[in-house]
Amino acid sequence: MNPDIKKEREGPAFDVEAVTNLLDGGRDVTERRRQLEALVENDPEFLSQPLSFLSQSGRYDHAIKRCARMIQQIKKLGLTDPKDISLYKRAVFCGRPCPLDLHLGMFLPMLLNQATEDQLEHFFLPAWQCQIIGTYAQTEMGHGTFLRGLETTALYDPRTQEFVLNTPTVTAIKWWPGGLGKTANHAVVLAQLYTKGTCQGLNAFIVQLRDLETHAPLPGIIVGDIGPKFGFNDVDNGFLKLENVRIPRTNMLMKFAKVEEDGTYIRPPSDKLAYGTMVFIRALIVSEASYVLAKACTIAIRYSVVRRQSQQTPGAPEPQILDYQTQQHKLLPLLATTYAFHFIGNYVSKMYQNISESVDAGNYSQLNELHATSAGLKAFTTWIVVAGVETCRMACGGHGFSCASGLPELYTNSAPSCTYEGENTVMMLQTARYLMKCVGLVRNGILLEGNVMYLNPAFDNRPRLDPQSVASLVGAFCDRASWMVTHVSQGLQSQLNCGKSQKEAWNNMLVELVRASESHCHYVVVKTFAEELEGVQDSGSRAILSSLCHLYALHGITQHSGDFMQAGVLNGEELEQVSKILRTLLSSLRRQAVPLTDAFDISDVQLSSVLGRHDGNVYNALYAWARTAPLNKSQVHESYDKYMKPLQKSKL
Ligand SMILES: CCCCCCC/C=C/C(=O)SCCNC(=O)CCNC(=O)[C@H](O)C(C)(C)COP(=O)(O)OP(=O)(O)OC[C@H]1O[C@@H](n2cnc3c(N)ncnc32)[C@H](O)[C@@H]1OP(=O)(O)O
Ligand SMILES: Cc1cc2nc3c(=O)[nH]c(=O)nc-3n(C[C@H](O)[C@H](O)[C@H](O)COP(=O)(O)OP(=O)(O)OC[C@H]3O[C@@H](n4cnc5c(N)ncnc54)[C@H](O)[C@@H]3O)c2cc1C
Repeated sequence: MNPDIKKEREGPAFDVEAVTNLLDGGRDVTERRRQLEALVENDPEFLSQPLSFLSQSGRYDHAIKRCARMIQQIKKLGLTDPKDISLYKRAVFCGRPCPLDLHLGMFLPMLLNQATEDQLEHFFLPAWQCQIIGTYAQTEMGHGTFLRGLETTALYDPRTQEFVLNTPTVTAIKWWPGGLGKTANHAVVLAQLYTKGTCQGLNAFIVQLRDLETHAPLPGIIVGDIGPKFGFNDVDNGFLKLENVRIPRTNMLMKFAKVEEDGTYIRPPSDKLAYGTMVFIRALIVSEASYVLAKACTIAIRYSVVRRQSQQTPGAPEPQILDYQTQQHKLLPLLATTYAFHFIGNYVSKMYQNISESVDAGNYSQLNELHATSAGLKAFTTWIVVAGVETCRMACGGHGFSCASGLPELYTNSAPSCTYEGENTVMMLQTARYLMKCVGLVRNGILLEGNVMYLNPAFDNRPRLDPQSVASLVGAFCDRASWMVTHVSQGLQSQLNCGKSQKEAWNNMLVELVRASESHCHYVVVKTFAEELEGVQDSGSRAILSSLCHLYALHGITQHSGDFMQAGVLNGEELEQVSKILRTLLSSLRRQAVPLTDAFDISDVQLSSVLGRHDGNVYNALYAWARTAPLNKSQVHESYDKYMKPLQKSKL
């Protein structure tokens, strides 16, 4: 083991295993996770060369091979608990996307959430057994955000009791669905339903795309891969053109909305129920966000204690780069953010579970709050995680730019999370819409509960900020959110008072509306982090997590100091005090950085990074990695004889 990283692990101020157990949700969960990871890491069928050495086709082939092996093993091991399956899948793909993500993550949940009993009977088992492999085909070339603008049509023909599906224009072509290009043989297609001459809006239809024996596209189905992307190239994101494709009436998912045999349309209790699976995935994205940032922080922090660079004192050894305050300022707040996002991920998962149970019981009253919260936190966490991965990459200097670091791959695979499942700006504006409605309720004398209580009148007037107190810092984030949400609603009102239409006023305030939503989400994250600490039994874990919560809050204030000063929450002198305490915390947490990343318990296989190796032996591993790179298969590349040699001989 590299002596520097060995020293970093001597005498942590807390019990690393206890924090690992806490992050996992208990010692038994840690044991189970490690057991499942070992099954993968000891399975020779899952051994592979570095993915960055493969072509797009090679990567897809590699991914499909792992999918097939994973499904076989899940059956053979008798894994039925969704948590086990999720942990096993994460171990197989090391957190990378895979061609079956949409089948497992959206197609199956659509069946479970939107299919009738008969439809479940017909489709679910074959889909669970992967005879049917599905995707979620909603986005079109011309529309991803504006769902009511989708152009694909499903015309009901009562004579044959079938729907006829078409993508009538080039912009109607389904574009992006994961697994659509080469993997899926079915899709849930979102289309505008027409029956009895009336458009009844978006509904979900199960469409078979390919022959179950030959996998060839069926008549009227033109399908393929959309080509290489910025990343995410293990997945065959595809396109789908539909030309008069006929499906039985019973292929429309009819748990909520219905089309009767004569074409009569029965409206659903809420037209947003059809959007339910997107909310599920947004909540899942929030719960996954922390894992991405945990990997990036582990790589960058481990590398930062083995990398020595420059000379502070002539003749003295070069310092570890984590000793530089700037390196600590880049990485330690991100480490604190990783822990903060772990807890907010748990929070959103619980919220989704509770409200879904209410919806199943026919109570739709909290759908809006779940949508607003999951949409806002999905945007808030993914924006910060993706930017954080890039900060970690840059903090590793030149080797951070090498695929050997694992950071470019982590960035390009996580970057689309800011776009898919609801483009982040649009999601923040959905949260803003909810917050503005809450302000309206308060104006009508209604008292609010939960995370928006700060909008109630005379929400307690707080003493001046005490930057040493986490509770006081949470209060500061609360006051910032209250001021920003109230301020933007006043801005909207003044636009209306000047005669602007609702649409114009709204558009003129979009930037402020997004900022207000971000401040609301930031408050919810800080508040949740602080509340979670109260439940931590182990005193050492509670102490270190409190320091991380303190750092997260202080850093948030310094990063958004303008908001806090505009809101009157703190003044220049108090801001200086906050920065001073932050710097002190950076220095004290520096010694705990490696143990705090070890607590994530991410194996070298999962991490897929030469720079983030647990043993810190980076340089020999980097040299060995480069020696096996494809371009080094021959000492003289074939292009030399083809092009350079003739050029050199040509005596120009
Ligand atoms: C770890 C997982 C790996 C995943 C791999 C990647 C998989 C990626 C898959 C995809 O990308 S699937 C496609 C995702 N696409 C989207 O998310 C589309 C985003 N757009 C929308 O959701 C909607 O268009 C919109 C922006 C919400 C607007 O919808 P609409 O125009 O119908 O509504 P409005 O007129 O704006 O009214 C809003 C109204 O409706 C309520 N509402 C909107 N959505 C929901 C919802 N999902 N659930 C509940 N309620 C919803 C909203 O609160 C407003 O209510 P009121 O204010 O009117 O009360
Ligand atoms: C890797 C990846 C995987 C995907 N997988 C799937 C999948 O499996 N199934 C599927 O159906 N789709 C999938 N998608 C598509 C994805 O859901 C859409 O790309 C996403 O919903 C954004 O829509 P868009 O691409 O039309 O962007 P647009 O909405 O065109 O966004 C472009 C810009 O316009 C702005 N904008 C748009 N509307 C508004 C507004 N009302 N107010 C303010 N600004 C606005 C946005 O903020 C953004 O800056 C995937 C996309 C990617 C990148």
